[in-house]
Amino acid sequence: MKTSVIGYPRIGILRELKFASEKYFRSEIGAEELLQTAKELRKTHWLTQKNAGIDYISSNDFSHYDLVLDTAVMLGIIPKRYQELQLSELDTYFAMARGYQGDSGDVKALAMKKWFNTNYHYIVPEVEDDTKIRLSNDKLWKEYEQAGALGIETKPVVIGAYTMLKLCRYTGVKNETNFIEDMVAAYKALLDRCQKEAINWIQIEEPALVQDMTKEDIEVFHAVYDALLPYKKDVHILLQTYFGDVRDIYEDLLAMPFDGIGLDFLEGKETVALIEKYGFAKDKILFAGLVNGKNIWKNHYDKTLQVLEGLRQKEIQVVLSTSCSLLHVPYTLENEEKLAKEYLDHFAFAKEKLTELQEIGTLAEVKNYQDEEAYRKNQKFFTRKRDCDHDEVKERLSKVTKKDYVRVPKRSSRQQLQKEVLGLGDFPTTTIGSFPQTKDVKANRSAYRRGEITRQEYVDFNKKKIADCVKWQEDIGLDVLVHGEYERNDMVEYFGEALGGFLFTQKAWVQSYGTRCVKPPIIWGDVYRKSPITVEWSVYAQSLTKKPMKGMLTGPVTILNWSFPREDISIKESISQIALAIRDEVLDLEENGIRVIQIDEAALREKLPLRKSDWYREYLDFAIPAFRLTHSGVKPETQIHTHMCYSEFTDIIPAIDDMDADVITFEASRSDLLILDSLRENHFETEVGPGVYDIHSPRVPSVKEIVKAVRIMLQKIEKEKLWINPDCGLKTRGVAETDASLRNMVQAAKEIRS
Ligand SMILES: Nc1nc2c(c(=O)[nH]1)N[C@@H](CNc1ccc(C(=O)N[C@@H](CCC(=O)N[C@@H](CCC(=O)N[C@@H](CCC(=O)O)C(=O)O)C(=O)O)C(=O)O)cc1)CN2
Ligand code: MET
Ligand SMILES: [Zn+2]
Repeated sequence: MKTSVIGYPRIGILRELKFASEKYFRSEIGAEELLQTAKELRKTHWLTQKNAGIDYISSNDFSHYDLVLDTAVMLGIIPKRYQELQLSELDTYFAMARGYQGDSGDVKALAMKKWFNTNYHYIVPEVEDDTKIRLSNDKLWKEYEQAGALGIETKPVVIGAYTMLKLCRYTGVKNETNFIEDMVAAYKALLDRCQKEAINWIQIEEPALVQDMTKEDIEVFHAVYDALLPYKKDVHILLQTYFGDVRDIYEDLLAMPFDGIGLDFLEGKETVALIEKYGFAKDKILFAGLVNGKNIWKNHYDKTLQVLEGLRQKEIQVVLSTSCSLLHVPYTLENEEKLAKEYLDHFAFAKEKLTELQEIGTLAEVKNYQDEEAYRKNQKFFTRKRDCDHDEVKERLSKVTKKDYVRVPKRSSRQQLQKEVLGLGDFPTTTIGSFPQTKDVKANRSAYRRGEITRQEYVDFNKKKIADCVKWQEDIGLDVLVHGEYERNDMVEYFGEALGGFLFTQKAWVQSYGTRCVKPPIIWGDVYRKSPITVEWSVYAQSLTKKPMKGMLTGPVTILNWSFPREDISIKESISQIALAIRDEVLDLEENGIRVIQIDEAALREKLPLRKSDWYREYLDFAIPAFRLTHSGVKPETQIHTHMCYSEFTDIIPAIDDMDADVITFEASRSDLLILDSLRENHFETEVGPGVYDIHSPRVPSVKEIVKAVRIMLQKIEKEKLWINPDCGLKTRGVAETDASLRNMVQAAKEIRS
């Protein structure tokens, strides 16, 4: 059976692309050196796949920042303000991704959004009324040729017209339907060029098909492909979907002249049922996404082979594929020197998944595959007992009652009390938690990790940073202070390292956006708190000031969503276990004199199921109670904050209010004033701090700008309920811009008060 990979990671096993790009941004290397690094990475990635025996290897899955941005640039979707900078092609591209401030001008970056239900972010293309969509560069063919020169025939990948039309932001009066025609013409030109280059297969990715589709959406899809498909000649088109099933358009797809259709059998809950019900097309190849592109557990060959056997009985032509791009998993287990073999045996990262594809593909063609060595070896890992139980957690969870999910007294009676006890006036100012993770902070941690300094030295350094940070905030005049999170590598990995039941890795980086990566910890077993985690830091920070010091925790939903979850128990059960551990930490902070505690649920909105029908039953019905479980035990006067960096929750406002936090801070960038309207309409009770400036950019907001933003907020939010804060943590920012921005923010708050 042939095998296919949708896409491969690109940041580099040792994050070579990240470091080269950041050097380029600091002008420490030139474009040539950066491009050379990129070229070598592509070569390595293709050869790795080739050597693993993969048949359909992607090209053009490489990106210097993001594939949606690449596709936008390919289609000529470059807003005028970036063209006017008159920079090189590469620098125009980076200006769109990161903003530009320099000799040629001053422009903000394009918006960044979550890529479906992942922790990867894409750049939102902006289409202006006079944008001329047309094929505008040849990156796709250059990369195809580079692979060709290495003797590798690849399938170039490109994001499809339908998904692009859905993801673009339209800044004028026109909307997606006004651009269908130009879009089709551009993709025709693309097919034309593929034809000229005698490209055999092209992978057109349409993940937007796995979301709920309206009648109008279906019409847009048809308008695009009914025009495009008759135009194709020899080049084969693989219509690739992922992250769910295509229930709203499956029958249509079968009837359309695609040569291959890629379906996700893992997140696509209904994929198998759709095939059962409607069959598959005799003239098409099914690219069956059965090797998980998102999680890191070994594939259970037996299960996969049974699905393949079912497809074989239906006489469907099958290519075995990953369920989505491998971008979302780390490169390889080979560099994990600290995890015992007993653990590593259970995992497969990107490179190991290539072996899985190859082995399963081979087994699928053997009649008695149960007798094969590869099968038997794999079966062993799924029959032997993993050492992952912690019975006390299970027992404790079984004793949780309804009452444990309810905080008393009700919020409306807590809010006034808290104001008095904490001595807060109107428009309190605060920050989201982290302060700049400067070089010295990372170097200190790195030295400690390498054993070059003692634990005491590590702690002393961080305490000094905390003391400086407290002084800094008092000097700026903020009302509710934070300790700065200097002791944390990442808000999730840090808790993963501290909690029982988690494993963590050394080099298992996954790209989150641009050059930024995370190392998601792995949930191996039942989760429990071994001992207090943050108390020492928070208590120390509080001892330095009379102002309230916010304790800072990550919530259970976010810890789970930004980790690699177990597959042997439900998400609900894992989240509940984590909630109990965080609950203990909350109560310990309170017991030790911390009066304000923030429990971040940055990823709550991100993992909201892609289909509305699943929102409550499969997610909110347990995610929201899990959050309540973390804080229901505190005293009425203890103020609970939460934070979400992605505020597109207009549709689930009652659920957010139901978390029963006292205060929520969130991102409220330019276009999000819509959320303020919905807050009002839904009688949102939680106090709110919609971010008054964007922390993803080094730009310093002026006092005037912030005052203006707050005034707009005041039209929608009662003044007793409004907090003033940036829209997310400051860890990626520099010291100088942080200082200037926060001083302007505090000044703006003063002006608003008077
Ligand atoms: N998990 C998670 N997801 C999230 C966010 C988040 O904060 N966490 N925020 C949103 C945006 N996403 C983000 C993702 C990553 C970063 C980020 O800053 N990542 C850092 C890495 C952070 C980290 O883990 N740092 C480690 C390792 C640092 C490092 O590279 N050390 C060097 C040595 C450095 C030295 O000696 O000076 C090494 O190990 O080789 C640490 O501080 O300990 C980066 O890519 O640069 C920011 C935002 C949404 N998703
Ligand atoms: N407390 C965290 C911080 O300030 C919340 C970040 S949300 C990605 O960094
Ligand atoms: Zn945030």
